[in-house]
Amino acid sequence: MSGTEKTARDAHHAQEPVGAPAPAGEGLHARLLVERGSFRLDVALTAAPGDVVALLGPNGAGKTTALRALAGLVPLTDGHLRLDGAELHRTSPESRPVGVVFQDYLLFPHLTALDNVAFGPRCHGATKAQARAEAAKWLDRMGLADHAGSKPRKLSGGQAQRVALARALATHPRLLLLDEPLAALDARTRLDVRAQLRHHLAEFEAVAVLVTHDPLDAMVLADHLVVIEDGRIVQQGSPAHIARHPRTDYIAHLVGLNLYRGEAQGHTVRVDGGSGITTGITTTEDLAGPVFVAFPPSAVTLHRDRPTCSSARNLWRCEVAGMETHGDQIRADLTGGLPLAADLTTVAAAELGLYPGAAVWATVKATQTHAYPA
Ligand SMILES: Nc1ncnc2c1ncn2[C@@H]1O[C@H](COP(=O)(O)OP(=O)(O)OP(=O)(O)O)[C@@H](O)[C@H]1O
Repeated sequence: MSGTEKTARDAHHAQEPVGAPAPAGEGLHARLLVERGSFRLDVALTAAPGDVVALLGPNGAGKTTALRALAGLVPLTDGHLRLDGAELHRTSPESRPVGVVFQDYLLFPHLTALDNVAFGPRCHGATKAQARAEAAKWLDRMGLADHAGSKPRKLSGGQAQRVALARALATHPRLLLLDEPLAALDARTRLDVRAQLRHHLAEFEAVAVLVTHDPLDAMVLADHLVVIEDGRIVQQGSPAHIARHPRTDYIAHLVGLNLYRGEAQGHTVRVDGGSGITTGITTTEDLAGPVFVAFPPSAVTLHRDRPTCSSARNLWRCEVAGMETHGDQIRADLTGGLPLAADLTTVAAAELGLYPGAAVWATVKATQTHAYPA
């Protein structure tokens, strides 16, 4: 898929939060219903060829279960799984046109990189010579031709990840599944490998589904995010749309926003400020009915004394509940008039003499808030 097509689709997704409709018969059409003890997964996924879908969610949300159900490693309790018009859930896992890259790559330690990659085509019926020729081609594409004879223990984390990806792609899958593809890498390697993986996924012509905890991986690698909490989809759409319009606390926290749900009347949104006390947030949007209001912690200004000449329309009396370093900033968690997170520099925190329990006034300009229908 070309960059232009992806950009055009991003723009489309930004306006269309329920994205990724796949043309009938093509791509992935799945409704995954899986019961595992008391846990129940129920998610519907559709993706067109060329789409990269990221399943994002907290621990235990069901992401891996969904991926394993797509791979055929966990049976569906109910639902369906169609890929390019074929019913996959009636096909054994090994004969599905599905490639899987596991979190720890699962490379065979006694085989060379070439034979690890050749293993994929071999399992799909290629002769040894055909499989090795195919493997050599893929290693070359991954920039690993010089490492064809290396055993996995001689490979760096990033190289091992590419061998695992080459092994999955060498079978020409119509569905590529990646389970936390960057989780095993250190922060520095991760940056490079993320960029390479993005490149390979952009060239991949079938459907790719990846599971990640990391919002940055999801935002960089995927065209379409599916956020799963407690076995259900709570939100889906383009990364840009979700970052700007979070609909749950988990997503708001991921993208670093304060998020409130309330009732709009013109430029005022009435929200629960905690302990059942209602407070108003002034916004620039003129809305009516149930809405979300979001603003970043950097939009909050803190004062020890009630400000008398602030132009900010929003003012709350709060108390510092906790403080922690956040990058090169201090993030203060506040309770009181409105529970919120505020970012400030270390110098500002020292000048304000902040400490847990300190009373502060928090101001937020209406122009820094963003309200949207719930
Ligand atoms: N083999 C199993 N038998 C029964 N329940 C299971 C099994 N594996 C996972 N579960 C349960 O299924 C639920 C979803 O787990 P899953 O691993 O799919 O979540 P996840 O979103 O991938 O979490 P994580 O990010 O921690 O890997 C959890 O409640 C888990 O306890």
